[in-house]
Amino acid sequence: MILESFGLEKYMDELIDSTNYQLRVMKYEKPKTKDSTHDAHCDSNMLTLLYQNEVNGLQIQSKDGEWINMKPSPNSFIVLIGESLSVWLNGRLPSPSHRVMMKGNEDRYSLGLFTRPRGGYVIKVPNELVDDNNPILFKPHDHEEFLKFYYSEITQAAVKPGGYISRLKAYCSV
Ligand SMILES: O=C(O)CCC(=O)C(=O)O
Ligand SMILES: [Fe+2]
Repeated sequence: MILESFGLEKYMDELIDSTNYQLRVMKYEKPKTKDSTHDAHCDSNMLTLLYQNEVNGLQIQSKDGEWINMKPSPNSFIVLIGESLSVWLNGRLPSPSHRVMMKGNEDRYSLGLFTRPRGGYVIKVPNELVDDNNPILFKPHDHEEFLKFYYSEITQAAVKPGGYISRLKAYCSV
């Protein structure tokens, strides 16, 4: 759907062939005293699909910085755009900052399917998205090399307490 909306269907096979999938089950314990908030972040992968039990908790940050509570119906998935996809789209779609805020008396479980680019595949903005009005914003890069940088001591130290910095965009900005 995203590729179609940009007229980039021809890249579909290439992207599917260069994708790895990770399925993760996450447990968020009910808060012991007052509300508990998990770190806000943007996912650095391509796409994240989330499914949760009946306990809400996911919040998405709007452009003006407001936190919006997600209340998905029980038969729906939440789809988040990751920074890799945002970079591949030359920033045409943003990757939302999100966090989990736990309230109440019940544990929350969520299931996440994370799609990420395979090591060795070079993420490069398609030529179709670059022109005089839309200069290229990101350099071609290999996601695995980025992850090495991401987990390096330098970048860990650069993460300000309570604040999120986009390490992928810092890594490959032109
Ligand atoms: O559990 C959720 O709803 C969000 C999980 C999440 O943001 C993540 O694992 O990156
Ligand atoms: Fe996330």
